[in-house]
Amino acid sequence: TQSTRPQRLLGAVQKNATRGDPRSVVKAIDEFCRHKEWAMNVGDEKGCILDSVVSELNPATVLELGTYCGYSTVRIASLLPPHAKLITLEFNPDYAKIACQVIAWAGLEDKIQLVEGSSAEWIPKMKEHFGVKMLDLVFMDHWKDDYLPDTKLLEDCGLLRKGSVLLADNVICPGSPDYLKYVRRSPRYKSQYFRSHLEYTKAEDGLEKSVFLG
Ligand SMILES: COCc1ccccc1-c1cc(O)c2[nH]cnc(=O)c2c1
Ligand SMILES: [Mg+2]
Repeated sequence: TQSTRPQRLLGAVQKNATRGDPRSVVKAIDEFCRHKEWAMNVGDEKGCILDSVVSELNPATVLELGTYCGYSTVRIASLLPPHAKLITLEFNPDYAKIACQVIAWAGLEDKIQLVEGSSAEWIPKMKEHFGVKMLDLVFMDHWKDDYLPDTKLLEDCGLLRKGSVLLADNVICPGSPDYLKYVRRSPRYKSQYFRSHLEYTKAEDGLEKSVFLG
């Protein structure tokens, strides 16, 4: 039977990356996607912007919406302080199965909690089910139409505090215009656009960083 693209991406990690070395996992995926098959990881260019936001924030609790194959999950978790936690939600079971193995190859299982299900279902359960008090960083990289409703859900569930950061991928391509309008107009956010390119291409894309003001 035919393999899927995520399965081939995992194969590239297992072939070319060193077990327990997150940076080699990131590099193996970027090489695979640049030279073999494009895949919708945040990628190396936007990944550097992600790294700088994470490093500057030094977050204790991170929520990632949209795991896919675990590229950004590994990228973020490799930068977290010792007792910090990253919870990542993935709706697609096939993606979740691959991401779990990529995370294991990187040796980051202890920092990452991978949950299979929808953000709408799991955001309201963050506190009771994961013992999360507040989120320091939310990396939004799931489905563009869910960015705005999920942001409002995070607010309504009391998961954002003064200084919490929302970092959204693909605000230009595929684009999330309603989300951009909301965070840029709302007096409750200080928003900033980091111009970049769609992963592994020359097309414009970027990350929007929005600090919740409380
Ligand atoms: C399935 O579309 C793939 C695609 C095709 C053309 C342009 C952009 C994208 C794209 C790029 C991304 O970084 C993405 N990140 C998260 N969820 C996405 O659906 C997503 C889509
Ligand atoms: Mg993306």
